[in-house]
Parts: sequence; C-alpha cells; structure tokens
Amino acid sequence: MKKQATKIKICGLTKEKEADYLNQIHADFAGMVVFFSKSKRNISLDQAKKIKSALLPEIKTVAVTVSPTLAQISQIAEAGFDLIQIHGDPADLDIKTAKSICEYTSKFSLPILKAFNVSDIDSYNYWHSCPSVAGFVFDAAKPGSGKTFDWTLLKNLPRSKKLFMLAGGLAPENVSNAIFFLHPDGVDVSSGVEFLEKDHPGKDPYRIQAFAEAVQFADKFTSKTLIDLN
Ligand SMILES: O=C(O)c1ccccc1NCC(=O)[C@H](O)[C@H](O)COP(=O)(O)O
Repeated sequence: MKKQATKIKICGLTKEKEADYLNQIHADFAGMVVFFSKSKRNISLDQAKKIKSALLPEIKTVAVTVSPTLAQISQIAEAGFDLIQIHGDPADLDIKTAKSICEYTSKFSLPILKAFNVSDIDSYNYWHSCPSVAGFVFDAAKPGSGKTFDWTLLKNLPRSKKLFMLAGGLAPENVSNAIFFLHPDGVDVSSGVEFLEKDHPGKDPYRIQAFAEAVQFADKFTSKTLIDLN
C-alpha cells in the first residue's frame, strides 16, 4: 500500500499575490468563488484568470459555485478551470425532463466536485454513482462561514477512488484532529487561513504555512491508499 499525503485545497482566493502562498506550500487545489455575488470572496472570471496564471501549473483550479447555470458552467470551462465545485443543484436542472441528475451533469465540460452542506448529505449515495463526479467536499451548513459541523455524519459514508474532502471551519488549530478522526483524502480551508483581524481581509501566508505544517504533522501518523484525480 502506497502512502499518500492528504491533499490541501485553499479556497476563496481573491488576490494574485495569494497564488504565491499556495505555490510555497505546493497546495493541490486553489478554489475561487465565481458567479456568487452574495459572497465576500466572489471574484470575476478575469480576476480568476489572473490568479490562475500566477499559480504553479500543477495546482488544480476549482471554480466554486452555487447552483450554476449551464451558461456559467461553459464560461468557467472556457476560463480554463480544472474542476467545478457545485453547492446545491445545477440551476437549469429540470427534474421532470432530465432522465437523471447524473445524465444531466455528464454534459458538463468539467469534472465536478459535489459539495454538501450538512442537510443534503443524504443524497451522497446518489451523487457517488455519477461518473461526472470526481469527488466530494463536505462543508458546514453555510459555505465559507468558518464553522465546523458534526464530523461523525461522515464516518460511515462509503469511500471509493473519488476524492473525499473535508471542509468547514478547518484551521491550523484543528486540521490535525480532523485528519486523525476522518482520514479524508483532502482538506479544504478558507476562513481558517485568513487574517484574524476583521479589518484585514484576505489570506494570511503564515496561517497557510501553519495549516500545511499541521497537515504534514497529521500525515506522519496516518496512512492511506493512493487517490489520483488525473
Ligand atoms: O467562501 C464563500 O463565501 C463561499 C460561498 C459560496 C459557496 C462556497 C463558498 N466557499 C466554500 C469554501 O470556501 C470551502 O468549502 C471552504 O473551505 C469552507 O469554508 P471555511 O469554513 O471558511 O473554511
């Protein structure tokens, strides 16, 4: 059995210089919130492209969306993202005419990271069967809120080669415990690596470094099989 490091996704990038912080820790995924103006981390596709071009090419870019429309998904694919993270259901999905959500999402031009926000975890088994879904992000009830949730809800979910990623209120202070408890394939953080001062928005390079070190610390004491998204 090959030992595999826990993958790191840093989410909610808003500035080009934050790409350097991810490059320094060799993050696996960079998440950017698009087409969701309610979020303080929402950025335009042009901003996202600038951040993307400052990232090491091996860092996979994830467009983080809430119920995206088909038109938005095409624009996201054209902008060169590697994956699309979907909270909720796709907006244009007409349950009456689509044979199944799986069939519908198979038309998307990008692999999907299906995000769950606690109350919808019941649909995990269904999404798990969809070939277009590359993996899962288990997040708190309100995405990007920096709040955790009851991790025991995930303990007995079946695993496969699809990426199983924990999000929601992770931080340098608790991510090792999360890895010890759940052995996820990846950990996803946004609020927990931002500046602690309320009047200082954006990602804190020292907290990103501390997060990566806490993940490495936990990995020394856990082992898992190889998951490859390529
Ligand atoms: O960040 C947002 O504002 C956001 C808005 C809409 C959908 C998703 C959003 N964020 C998702 C994430 O950033 C990640 O799932 C994240 O790691 C969890 O957030 P946090 O609890 O702040 O670490």
